[in-house]
Amino acid sequence: MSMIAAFYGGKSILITGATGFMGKVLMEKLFRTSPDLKVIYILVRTKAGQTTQQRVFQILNSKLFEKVKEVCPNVHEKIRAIYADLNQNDFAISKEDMQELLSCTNIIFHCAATVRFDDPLRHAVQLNVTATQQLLLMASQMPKLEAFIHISTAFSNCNLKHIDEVIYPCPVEPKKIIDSMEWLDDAIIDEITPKLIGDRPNTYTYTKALGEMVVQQESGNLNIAIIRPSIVGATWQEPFPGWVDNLNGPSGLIIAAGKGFLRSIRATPMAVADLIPVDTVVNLTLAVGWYTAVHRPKSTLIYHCTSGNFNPCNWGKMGFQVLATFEKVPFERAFRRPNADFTTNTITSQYWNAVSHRAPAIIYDFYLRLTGRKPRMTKLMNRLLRTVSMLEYFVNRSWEWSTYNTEMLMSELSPEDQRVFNFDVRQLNWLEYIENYVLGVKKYLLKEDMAGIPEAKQHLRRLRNIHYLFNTALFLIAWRLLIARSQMARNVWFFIVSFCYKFLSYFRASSTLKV
Ligand SMILES: CCCCCCCCCCCCCCCCCCCC(=O)SCCNC(=O)CCNC(=O)[C@H](O)C(C)(C)COP(=O)(O)OP(=O)(O)OC[C@H]1O[C@@H](n2cnc3c(N)ncnc32)[C@H](O)[C@@H]1OP(=O)(O)O
Ligand SMILES: NC(=O)C1=CN([C@@H]2O[C@H](COP(=O)(O)OP(=O)(O)OC[C@H]3O[C@@H](n4cnc5c(N)ncnc54)[C@H](OP(=O)(O)O)[C@@H]3O)[C@@H](O)[C@H]2O)C=CC1
Repeated sequence: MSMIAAFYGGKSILITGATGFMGKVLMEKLFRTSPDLKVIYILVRTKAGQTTQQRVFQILNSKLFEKVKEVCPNVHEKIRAIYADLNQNDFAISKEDMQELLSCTNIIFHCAATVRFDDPLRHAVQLNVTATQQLLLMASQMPKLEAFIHISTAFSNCNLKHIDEVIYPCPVEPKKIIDSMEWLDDAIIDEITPKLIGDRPNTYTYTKALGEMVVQQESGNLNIAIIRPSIVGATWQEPFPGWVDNLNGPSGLIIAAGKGFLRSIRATPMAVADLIPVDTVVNLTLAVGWYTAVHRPKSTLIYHCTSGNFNPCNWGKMGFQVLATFEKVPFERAFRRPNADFTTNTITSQYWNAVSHRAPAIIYDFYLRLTGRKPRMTKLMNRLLRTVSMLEYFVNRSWEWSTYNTEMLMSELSPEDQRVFNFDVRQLNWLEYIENYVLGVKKYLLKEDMAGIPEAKQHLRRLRNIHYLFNTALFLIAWRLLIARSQMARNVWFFIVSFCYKFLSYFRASSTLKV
């Protein structure tokens, strides 16, 4: 029997961000391995016209939770959705709900955040700093709380090459940042943002670092741990391989490449692609929750959940395997044949962006206009290129994260716990994982049926023929224009024609002689 699974039995667990990519997998794992847990409280806001109950119903009835229904048939009774909006200072939680949370919660997993790279600083601070501070205040009023697990990111200190399992101070105290957001107007905030984030690439990584400082400063007597995952990708093993439900990280770019929109990305092929499967992150998170509550370390421990130290992959290998998988399992209705490559400098990157991204989009929009349809490709391509420019920072660098605490934790687990809560990425086969990732993007993000593969391949063959015809026509037009303007070209052309004529005459003559 797993000690970790038994630990969560009978517990009341609060998860923020439970409707997110990681939060869903965390909930699923808890229900599947500890079906005798008492309750999981989740803070849920209304979104896209759905009530909190409708959102929870949709999650529990999704494919991700299929196995949970077998081991925990009464899962609906064990999940308690509480309306909350972390944009509000008191989370807009009702008094009754707050009273229940404060009096009953045993473990907190704080996953909620804004993960957008381009959020205005005010919004990122509200969600990634102020909300964390507010949750810590709530935690300090929970008499039964055994552990508070904060999910940060391995990139919170991406301005450093080597990152230890420590909290690095930011130049400006979080409290001063939080206070200034209350009276500065948006224009001033936008102006000072570059100075505040310094050599970090975006407001996301900066506010995650601030959030860690808040955890350190306002932890009081709380029993806290911080987990820093790197680039979280689709599931590796459980509940099944390849599950993913958002466009973040590599997922969106895999779609863009598979649909033929993305043809090049400025990346360093040998740079470490520090991906970490979401189920691996969740297994480590639950192990950390158990270890923090049972062993009560004297200080806040930080756990790096990364793969580069144990089983490194690189972007060249990932890109190669992604393209190889497209050959076997193409996406449907591709705009062009998938054929992407990494460029390693800005000039070639700008050239390919013009030739392979912007020009085809303009040509296609011209065709749409000619056929009386609304042009859309240029707008989509510009947004994709903006997304790519935001992600390029992470594919042109490598980092080293120390993993002493993660390795220590692994050594503390029994063999049964190492099996049930496996976060040992040394066992990960990257080629298999990446192939399953692409298949998962096709099945769970694009909702494409595997039965459509023959038609998708037929479509790609049509695109290939159109591509050849287009290139041939382009060559003939260019050659015709060249001949009209250049005597040299005409001489070459006549030489080729006369050579072909003589060869054919000789060939015909020799074949009649043989008869
Ligand atoms: C040579 C072979 C190539 C084959 C591909 C190989 C894969 C290479 C992978 C490289 C990926 C590297 C990823 C590194 C990320 C590390 C980050 C650190 C990890 C973390 O701690 S948190 C990670 C989570 N955060 C993110 O991933 C970023 C989240 N996204 C954003 O911040 C915003 O989307 C962004 C990037 C600022 C763009 O904002 P905006 O312009 O407003 O666009 P939208 O978000 O509204 O989306 C517009 C449009 O694009 C689609 N979309 C969204 N995200 C992506 C994406 N990552 N890739 C592609 N497309 C994306 C979205 O659906 C929208 O479409 P609509 O139709 O809805 O308009
Ligand atoms: N994805 C990755 O590659 C990595 C993620 N992380 C960290 O892991 C954690 C989870 O990330 P991930 O699951 O990918 O992120 P998602 O964007 O998928 O989920 C974010 C969660 O936060 C919730 N949330 C956001 N704003 C609010 C709000 N105003 N009120 C209530 N809830 C809100 C979202 O709720 P809603 O559904 O209502 O929007 C959602 O449940 C984050 O802390 C992130 O920094 C760390 C490293 C890598």
